This record gives sequence, C-alpha cells and structure tokens, in this order.
Amino acid sequence: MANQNILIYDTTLRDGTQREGLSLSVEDKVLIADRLDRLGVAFIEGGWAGANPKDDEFFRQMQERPLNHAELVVFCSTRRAGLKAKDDPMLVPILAAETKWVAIFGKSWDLHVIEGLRTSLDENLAMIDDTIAYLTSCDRHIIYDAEHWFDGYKNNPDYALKTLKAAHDAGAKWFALCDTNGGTLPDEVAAITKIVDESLRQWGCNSPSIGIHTHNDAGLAVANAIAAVRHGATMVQGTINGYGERCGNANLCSVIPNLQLKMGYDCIATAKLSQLTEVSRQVSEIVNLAPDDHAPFVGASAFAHKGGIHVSAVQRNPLTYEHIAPESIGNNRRIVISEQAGISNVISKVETFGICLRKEDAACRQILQMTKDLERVGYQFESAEASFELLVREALGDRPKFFTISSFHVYCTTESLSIDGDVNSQATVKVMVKGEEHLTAAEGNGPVAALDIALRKALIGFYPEIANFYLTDYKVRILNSDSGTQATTRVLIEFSNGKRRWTTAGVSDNIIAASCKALGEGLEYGLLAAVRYTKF
Ligand SMILES: CC(=O)SCCNC(=O)CCNC(=O)[C@H](O)C(C)(C)COP(=O)(O)OP(=O)(O)OC[C@H]1O[C@@H](n2cnc3c(N)ncnc32)[C@H](O)[C@@H]1OP(=O)(O)O
Ligand SMILES: CC(=O)C(=O)O
Repeated sequence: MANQNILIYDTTLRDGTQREGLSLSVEDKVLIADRLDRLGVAFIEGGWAGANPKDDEFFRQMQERPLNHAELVVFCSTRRAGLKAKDDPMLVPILAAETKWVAIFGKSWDLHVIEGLRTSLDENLAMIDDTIAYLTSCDRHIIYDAEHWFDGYKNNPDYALKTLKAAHDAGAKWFALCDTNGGTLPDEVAAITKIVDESLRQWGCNSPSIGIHTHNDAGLAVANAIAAVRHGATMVQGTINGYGERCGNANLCSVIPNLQLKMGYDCIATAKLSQLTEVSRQVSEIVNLAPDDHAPFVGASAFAHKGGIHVSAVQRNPLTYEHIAPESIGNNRRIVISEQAGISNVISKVETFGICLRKEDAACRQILQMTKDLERVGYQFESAEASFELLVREALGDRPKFFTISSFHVYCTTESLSIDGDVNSQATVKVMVKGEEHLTAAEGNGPVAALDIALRKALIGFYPEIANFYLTDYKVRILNSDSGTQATTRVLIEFSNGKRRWTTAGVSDNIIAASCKALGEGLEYGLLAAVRYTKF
C-alpha cells in the first residue's frame, strides 16, 4: 500500500460548468468553493477570469473571503499567437484575480497548433514559454495543463515533449497531462505518464509534479486518473459528480475513495472522507441537477440491496456484497423490497418499521408472497414503501382502521374540448369513519383533486392533522400499453407533512380507482405514522 499525498485539484467551477445544462451564479460558485474548501481539497479552479463577467465577479468576491485550506486557481490559455504575453489583454484579468496559482493550458498536439491555432510549431513553443515566464515574473505559481497531451504524444512524441520542456524551462511548477478528448486507454495513460516522469527527472525536476486531467468520453476517466497515479502523477484533477465538458471529467467522488480507501494514498483528511456523499448531494442541489442514484460510492443505490440472495448474505457479513463500508464515505446501506426479495429483505425492511420478525414466523412468508403477487399485477413497493408498511401491518393484524372508502363517484364536465376550455370535475365519496358513514362532495380542476378534497372533507373533523399532509408528486405508469385505453395503470403518489415524505401506490385498470387507492393509503399512512413515529 502506498502512503503518499495525492493533491486533489477540483475543477467543478471551471470544467464542471462546461457541461451542457449546467450554469452557476456567482453565489452558487462561492457556495461550492466554500464546501470544497471544508472538504479539504488542495486546489479549487474557480474559472477563467476575463472570459465572462461572472468569473470576474467570483474572483473579486473571493478576494474578500479567502479560502481556509485550498489554493484558489484562475484558469487561462497561453497568450495569443503573435503578441507578447505582457501585451496580451487576456492576461490582465488573470493577474487582477490575484490568485497565487494560475493554470495555463497550452497545445501539445501538432494538429491543434496547425489547424486550431493556425500558427507555427515554434510559435506555439514561444507562446508556452512567454506566458509562463511572464506570469512567473509576476509572482504567480503555474500549473501547466498540457491540453491533448496523450493524443499529441501518440501523434508526435518529440514535439509533445518539446512543449512540456518549454513549460518546465519557463518555470511551471506542475504539469497536468490532459486526456482532453477522453479517448485514451488506461495502459496508454500508464506508459506515457511513466515516460513523462522519466523526462522530468532528466530535466532536473525531482519533486513530484505530474498532474492528470481526464475526460470520460470512453467511460475511463476514473480508471485513467488511477493509472496515471500508479505511474507517477501526484495531482488528480476532476470534478464533483464528474460534471464537465461532453461526457464529463474524472468524478472525484470515485477518485478520492478509490485512491484513499483502496490504494492507501492520502487525498483528504480521513475524518473528512465521510463528508463525500453529503458534498456530492449538496453540489448536485446547488447546480440544480438530480443526483445520480446509481453513482458509485455516493449514489442512493450504491449500497441498496434488492436481490434476496444479496440481502441474506449482507445481513451475515456486509463484505459479501459491499466493496467498502458505506459509512466510510458517508453513505448508508438500504434494503429494497420487491418481487426480487427473499425472507431476509422482509425481516430487514420491517425492522425499519420497528417490527421484529423471525425467519420461522409464518407472517414472513405470507408478506413475501403477498409482495410478489401484488408486484405481479403491477405494484412496485420499492417506490411505495408506505403502501408496503400498510401491507405488513395488515398481515400482522396491526393496521388501525382510521377510515374505509366505501364508494366514490367522479364526473367531469366540459363546455368545449378545446385546450383552453374549462373542464370541471366533481367527486362524491362515501367513507366509514369511527362506525359512521359520511357522504361528501367536492369540486376540483381535475378528478384526482376533486377526490382528494372530498375525502379530506369527510375526514378533517375526525383527524385535523390531515390538513398538514399535502401531495408533492403524482406519477402514472401504463403497465400494458398494448391494451390501449383499457390498460392497467399504476399510480404513485408522494405526500409530505413538511418534515417527511412518503409514497403510496394504487393499481387498477381504471386510473381514477388507482388514484383513489393511492390517495386513501397516503392519508391513512400519514395518520398511522403520526401515531407510531415520534419524529413524524
Ligand atoms: C480543453 C478546455 O476545456 S480549454 C477551456 C475551454 N473553455 C472555454 O472555452 C470556456 C471559456 N471560453 C470563452 O469564454 C471564450 O472562448 C474566450 C473568451 C476564451 C475566447 O473567446 P473569443 O476571443 O471570442 O475566441 P473563440 O472562443 O471564438 O476562439 C478561441 C480562440 O482561442 C485560441 N486558442 C485556443 N487555445 C489556445 C491556446 N492554448 N493558446 C492561445 N490561444 C488559444 C483559438 O485559436 C481562437 O483564436 P482566434 O480567435 O484567433 O481564432
Ligand atoms: C485543460 C482541459 O480542460 C482539458 O484539456 O481537458
């Protein structure tokens, strides 16, 4: 096992914002920088000053609130061809950002020099040299991002090495090898990184100074970053949740635990590793992108066990189906209930309802069979745990009868069928509550709303707490679309009381009946949870 520091260089605020669909305000950038600083990454690349007003403002604000731990980095290209660095207006805002560290990207690939920059190979070397020497003379520390390093090296190794030597001789402190197009394979990254390591030593550079910046176009960004570390890289560039241009960058939420937990490197303080899941979710919240439940390490499903065989074994020893302890990165183990379940899933799940069952209890098998039979006709309990809890309590004779819906009628009336025409819905519901039958009617802008209002009217006098339960999501899924309008429908309804959320399911070949069942169970579960759970 290694025992060496790997410096984590986060570029969520720069390369991360090059992801299609991701845009940050200055306030968002400050929030993310602060969170990353508290996580303990070594470098935070904040953006390209001068490229847009937001990045200028971000660096201005950061001057008033310096980071506690990380080094803030401003990013820019080498100077424009044909200019002197000191005369290039592009470098003015870079200096005005007043960061100690500057990342300068330059061309390594002759194809890019000729076709992208449309300049000569010698002028590109001069651009690298002049830009780095000038910024160094202004007391800046330079991280040189060798753009398209691997493609450039494969195409013309001599020229690629000349570009890196120019950066070295001009005073760059770090050399970040970029797999800009994301198409390089791990064995190529390993071999080429080793060559760079040897070259840097020949040039008299003995301190660790290789960085790696990988993209995920071939699904290999994390593997390539790790391959580079194995062969001499001591800085890894990446982003939280792998956000970045096209298919993204190396995901630091995978890179960090792999390096730290499996390879024994020190990336962030061990005590902070357990913040990783939280950081991943906080950043996804700030960037306003749904978290990827199936993300390695930090996804909600990363330690969710569904197959009965898995659950049975995990209960005996988590190592049987978990590659690391979920708590080490702040995630947690979850047991999923579904038609793939076995008795072990049932026992484990009901434990979370405060119910203790043993394998020998007949109720276990009965609950499992009911679950499988109901999933056969269209239920999906992994998304409707509240309905599953009601099913369990029913099987155990522990489901209080708060109310029973005896019947309902729903009518829709419309003046015209045009898209703008008013459609009015009315519902009447007959409900048994505490031995009395109540008939209520209500209007709504849709049949489900009308049903919901009518049901609440009947119940509110008995259970005033239902005023605090509100609908937060309503999903409909057609289960056998080949049956057209006769198809079986699954309705999932999510409720909240402002503190907790719960979801119920209804299945029927009538969408209103499916909705009525899910609605009724949603209100019933809220009442039950208010009695059973102190923190509800
Ligand atoms: C691999 C990477 O991810 S690098 C980072 C990429 N990120 C971004 O591009 C986001 C921020 N970019 C921007 O806001 C704009 O592109 C700017 C402000 C940087 C430049 O805008 P413009 O001046 O309008 O130029 P434009 O974007 O059209 O073209 C890029 C120019 O940079 C030049 N260029 C590209 N790479 C380099 C380099 N390493 N060194 C010097 N010049 C470069 C191109 O040759 C082109 O020059 P030209 O204007 O003389 O043709
Ligand atoms: C510098 C950079 O973002 C890249 O080469 O991918």
